Parts: sequence; structure tokens; C-alpha cells
Amino acid sequence: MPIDTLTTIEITKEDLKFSAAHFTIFSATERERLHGHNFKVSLDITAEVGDNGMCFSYVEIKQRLRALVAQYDEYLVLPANSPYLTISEEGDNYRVEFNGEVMRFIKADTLLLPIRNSTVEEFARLLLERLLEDSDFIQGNGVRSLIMKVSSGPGQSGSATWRQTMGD
Ligand SMILES: Nc1nc2c(c(=O)[nH]1)N=C([C@H](O)[C@H](O)COP(=O)(O)OP(=O)(O)OP(=O)(O)O)CN2
Repeated sequence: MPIDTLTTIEITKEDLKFSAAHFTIFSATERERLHGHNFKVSLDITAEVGDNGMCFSYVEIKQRLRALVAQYDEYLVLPANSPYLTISEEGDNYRVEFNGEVMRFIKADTLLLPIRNSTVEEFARLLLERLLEDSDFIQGNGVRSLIMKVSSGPGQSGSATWRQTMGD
């Protein structure tokens, strides 16, 4: 039986993380208190193995991931697409309304992200979408699938998956 010429490279480096303040929103009336996590990020890449016994060098993808993750480090993150938040600008602050309460956050400390909730699921999707913007890397390296995983603590994580389709 022929051996598959695909491999899965797993990137799980200790420094692939971002520290962020957030609150998860559970419903129109229920949210967590503001708190922080060291969100750990990892990536599984399935790709073709070349005649030289390797796929692409993972040195390059580690650099890309580190640069990507650094963009989210040490911010308060707000989900711009939450159906439960009303976010407006008030001078140097964001004014955030949830269930009748008003919070104000300094803009310079805050990232408004295109996510619906500041959950591990949404962070994983956002990071994967950002990585996929670099289509040259995907096309040029025989990449078949990517699984981006984000963890908010030991034993709890969410992932987002991309698979190459015939049209890609
Ligand atoms: N589906 C999801 N559920 C929850 C998420 C999430 O991202 N996706 N996030 C949270 C909280 O923000 C956060 O993880 C805190 O959760 P909690 O388990 O209460 O606290 P710890 O992380 O400290 O974990 P312990 O097991 O209690 O140590 C909630 N739900």
C-alpha cells in the first residue's frame, strides 16, 4: 500500500501567545468581568512532502506566526461584531454599552477586532483568516489544510480549519 506523501507540521512554540484583556459575552444580559489571559496559539499545517524529504521549511511559518500574534499582544480586545455591544468613539476613548451599562476604554490600549465575541473560537478564525491573506505562501508550498488553535489556558482551546478545495 503506498504511503501518503502528505505530512502535518505542528507548530506549538512557547512564545506563540498574546496577552489580552477581554470579557466573553454569553447573552444580551450576561457577560464576564473584564479579565486577562495569555492566549496560546498553535498551527497544524498539512502539506505535500517534496522529493528532498521535507515540505516547506517551518522556519518561515514560525516568523509569520510570531509577527501575526504580536499584533494582538497587550491590548484590551473588543468584539466589533458583537450583536450585544454598541461601540462608539468619544474623544480618546471607546464608549461601550452592554445591557444598559456603559464602559469606557482608552483607544490606544484597545483593539476593535472583526469578531463576534472575544472567544478562543473567534480568535482562531481571525488569526487563520489573517494567515490566509498571504496566498503566495499557501499556493507555493503545496499546503492542503491549516488548523489554527487558540487556548485561553491549559486544557481549553478552540480551533478554525481551512482546507484546500478544487477551486483554490
Ligand atoms: N466556547 C467558549 N466558552 C468560553 C470561552 C471561550 O473562549 N469559548 N471563554 C471563557 C472565558 O473567557 C475564560 O476561558 C474563562 O473561563 P473559566 O473556565 O471560567 O476560567 P479559567 O480559564 O480560569 O479556567 P479554570 O478551569 O476555571 O481554571 C468562558 N467560556
